[in-house]
Amino acid sequence: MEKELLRVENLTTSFCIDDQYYAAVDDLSFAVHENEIVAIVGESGCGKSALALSIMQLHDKKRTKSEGSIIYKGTNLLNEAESKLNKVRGRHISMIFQEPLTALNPLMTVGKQIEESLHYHTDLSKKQQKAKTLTLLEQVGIPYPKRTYKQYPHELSGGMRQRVMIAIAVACSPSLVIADEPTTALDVTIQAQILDLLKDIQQKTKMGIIFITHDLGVVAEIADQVIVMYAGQIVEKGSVKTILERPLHPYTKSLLHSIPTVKKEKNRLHVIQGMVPSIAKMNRSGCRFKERIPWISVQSHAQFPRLHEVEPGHFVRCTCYKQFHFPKEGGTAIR
Ligand SMILES: Nc1ncnc2c1ncn2[C@@H]1O[C@H](COP(=O)(O)OP(=O)(O)OP(=O)(O)O)[C@@H](O)[C@H]1O
Repeated sequence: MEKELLRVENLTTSFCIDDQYYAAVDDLSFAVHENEIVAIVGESGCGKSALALSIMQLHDKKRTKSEGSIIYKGTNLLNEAESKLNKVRGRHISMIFQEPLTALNPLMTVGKQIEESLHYHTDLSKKQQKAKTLTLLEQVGIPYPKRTYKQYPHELSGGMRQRVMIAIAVACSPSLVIADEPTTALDVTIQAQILDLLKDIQQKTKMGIIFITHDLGVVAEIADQVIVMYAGQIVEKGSVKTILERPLHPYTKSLLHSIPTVKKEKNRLHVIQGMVPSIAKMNRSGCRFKERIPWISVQSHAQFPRLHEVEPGHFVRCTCYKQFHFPKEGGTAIR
């Protein structure tokens, strides 16, 4: 087993809405090891980004509360002062955002933005920073590093901008990278190139990656471990093979059922009814997914489902997974 990099224990992050706190991340526990890619999967609003920003401690502290622990190298990041966190962010744990155009500074050249991180976190001289920046640009597949060094983000294509974001994220050789939907805004061929690039860097550096996505195709491509989130909770977790080949939670099964395949397109696709509930309106008693599988009897959802291990390394939060079935075609869940 590789060395553990990060351990999240009973993490709950709540946001203040109209003077009341509501949990968007609800009692989450998991670990990331060296050389491991952990995918966090779920629909929009499940709490994936809230989790990522909690690990980075980037939430507005006046309106956000995080409880539990986020253990990195033996210390709980939740107890660390901002000055210490600034030394961890970018140097030890870094982040790649979905939209590089909003994450990058539009007024600063690409080269200066990479050098800024090297300047803050390393003792390299100006000359060394420039040399390292050009090497990084080359490593992330920028065809003309010297030219791109002097360009502004808006002068680059979406794929090139994402490569620059990756160069910034890996500039100081972090041990952990959190990638929040890094390929969602890109077209499929560029998506595949960016995934290859991330995997390539990860294999060379042995860094751990938390990869946030709603796309199970991407999960199959990149992940070692998969965490499926629904309404702030982990509903299933296990190895990528287990989750894709032997999913048990009705939500995981529904996500997999809604992926188009040539065979399925002849029939109609499964549509998961309704939406992820908002944190302020969520019914937190019992199973949170019950409203979206109305054909399953209410008695099956009566107990509060706890995340339990059903086989080594495979955890499920459901009391009715053994009886779960999809309605026949034309039933309530098929549109
Ligand atoms: N700063 C905030 N204040 C109040 N509520 C928030 C805040 N940030 C997120 N939320 C709420 O927390 C829940 C989880 O949001 P989050 O952005 O983490 O979901 P997500 O799974 O990352 O979705 P997406 O894929 O669309 O980014 C949502 O109900 C969202 O409205």
